[in-house]
Amino acid sequence: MVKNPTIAFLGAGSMAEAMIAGIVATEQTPPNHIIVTNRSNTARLVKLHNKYGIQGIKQEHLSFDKIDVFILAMKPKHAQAVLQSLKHHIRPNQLILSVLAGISTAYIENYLHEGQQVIRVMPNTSAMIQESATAISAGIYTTANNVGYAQTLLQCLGEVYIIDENHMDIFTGIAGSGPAYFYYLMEHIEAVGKEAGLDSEVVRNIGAQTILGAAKMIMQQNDTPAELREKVTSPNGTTAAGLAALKKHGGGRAIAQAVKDAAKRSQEISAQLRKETKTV
Ligand SMILES: NC(=O)C1=CN([C@@H]2O[C@H](COP(=O)(O)OP(=O)(O)OC[C@H]3O[C@@H](n4cnc5c(N)ncnc54)[C@H](O)[C@@H]3O)[C@@H](O)[C@H]2O)C=CC1
Ligand SMILES: O=C(O)[C@@H]1CCC=N1
Repeated sequence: MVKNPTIAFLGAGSMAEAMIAGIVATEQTPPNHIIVTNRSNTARLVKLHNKYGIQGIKQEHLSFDKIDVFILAMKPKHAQAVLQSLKHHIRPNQLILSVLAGISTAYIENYLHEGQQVIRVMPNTSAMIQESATAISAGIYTTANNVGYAQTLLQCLGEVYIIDENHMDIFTGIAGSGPAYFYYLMEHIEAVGKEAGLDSEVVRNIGAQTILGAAKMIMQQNDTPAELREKVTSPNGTTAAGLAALKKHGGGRAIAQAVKDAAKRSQEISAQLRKETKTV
């Protein structure tokens, strides 16, 4: 990878913004080396330019040959059209990072030039505050040097895990979609706290601090989640009553099913796109 590469995001939605925010905050890449583009929403590009100092450029004005790294950040359903058009503008040694859920490196390679360097990436929106859990899997043509570059770039968004691409769907179910499960949990905690008379902002902070503390305990102590849970749970105490309710109402099963169904959806997106490709 060249020194100070130029990075172009194709897609300017929530995930692109979270990654831009993380990269800019850590000064990993100068803002004038970051370009964001979308199909038509110029107001969004202006907003991102004003907020982060990066360049917002309409796709038709993008100088593709000056880009070192493309980050695909549109919805998976737009992948095929984007890849078909991208092929006319790029060279195999330009690195493609794709954050598209359910889209394999093989699918992307198939649309681009032989030898195209591709890395599949699964971040989450906590990239915005450098707390993402991000997985990467390299395609067959990608050099170790470029994997190293991607790892360094993405480390400014949080923790990076190099995983086998076969595990991308389950990783997506756990970490890509994961923040939403915790937000959902907190919405419910907040509602109950409010119902009991607590100020909603106060109860929101209490819930967040409780989750943050529990997460840090897991990261910083050697105990397993089950051991930590046992340490909170006094015989016949309040936690035992709370956990009994979770058991009775299928709390554990619900979480496990959420992860499985999100992973399954990632597989379905893959299968659907493969099918569409065969029928084209
Ligand atoms: N939101 C999340 O938490 C995560 C999202 N992802 C992946 O990131 C991708 C984007 O997701 P979001 O940002 O949530 O979606 P979004 O809907 O917020 O943003 C999609 C962006 O793509 C743009 N776009 C549409 N067609 C385009 C085209 N032909 N060329 C260039 N840009 C085009 C849209 O204008 C929009 O700016 C998806 O593929 C998703 O699977 C991955 C991990 C987490
Ligand atoms: O919901 C989605 O499909 C994307 C991928 C992971 C998180 N959000």
